Amino acid sequence: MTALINRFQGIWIPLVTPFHGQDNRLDLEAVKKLVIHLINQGIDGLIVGATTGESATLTHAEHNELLKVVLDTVKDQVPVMVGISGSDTVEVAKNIKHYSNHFEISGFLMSAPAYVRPSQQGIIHHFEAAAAATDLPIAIYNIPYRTGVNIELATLQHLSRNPQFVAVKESGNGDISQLNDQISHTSLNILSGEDSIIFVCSCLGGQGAISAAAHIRPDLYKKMHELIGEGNLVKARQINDALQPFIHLLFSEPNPAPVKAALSIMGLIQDNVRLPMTVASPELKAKLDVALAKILAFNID
Ligand SMILES: O=C(O)C1=N[C@H](C(=O)O)C[C@H](O)C1
Repeated sequence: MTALINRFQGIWIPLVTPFHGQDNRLDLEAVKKLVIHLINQGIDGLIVGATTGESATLTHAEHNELLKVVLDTVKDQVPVMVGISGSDTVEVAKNIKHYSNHFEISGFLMSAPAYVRPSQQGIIHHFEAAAAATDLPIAIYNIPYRTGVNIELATLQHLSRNPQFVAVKESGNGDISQLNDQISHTSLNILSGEDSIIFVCSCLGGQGAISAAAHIRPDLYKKMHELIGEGNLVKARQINDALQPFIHLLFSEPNPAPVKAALSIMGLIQDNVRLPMTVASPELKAKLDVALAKILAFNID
């Protein structure tokens, strides 16, 4: 477990799922191309089937197929975790067991049950049932604006007594004081899941980010995080200042449509999403086109 805690830091990418054709089939060639591109850019890890991967519209068979292709392409160069969401504890534990038994993965990124709004005690039982179904590490994903429930500090402290829980991906509505408490008062690695405050999270002592925006120039996010660790805030802020307008555009329409549009401008994937997601608007694509050229050309030495 210690090995993954050490590895579960830096800049991780919740991989978009490329689709193609009129019927939005999985585009496995684009998956390979994108994964190789991201590894060459120095990413620290990948999540398959997170929110950004449109896991809500992937079938179980597709999720398996996608994971297999990603693992075959990655060839152990970076750790790969599986995104797990779901509101039925028994079903979630079953899925965790399945992926643990059938794939050489490094662990799971698991969110609280969505829509049902359980108590904190219910959240604890949910995560404990998942942990009991595997020997692999689990990173806890707190994203109240999607799930409808916040995972409170005391709940994280309780879960952290089990060494299988190694990290938190915190997207708590940009609540800096909650983020600070998690960093200061838990033993878990805390990674930002809120792209606009990655700089802040690293400054507070967080261990990095799981970021959709970092599909584009992950090297800059990595450099920014490293510079903060070295205490070079002036240079880190120059990168943050360059990234902020682009991050703002990427979240001006529902994720992952904008980042998919940007990746398609780069020629890495087709600009396809599955309903109910819709592709980025023409107005946004025009803005992305300009901003992308700028961010691709940005250099810091
Ligand atoms: O899928 C993820 O992981 C992320 N999801 C967030 C979202 O729900 O939109 C954004 C974050 O960058 C990563």
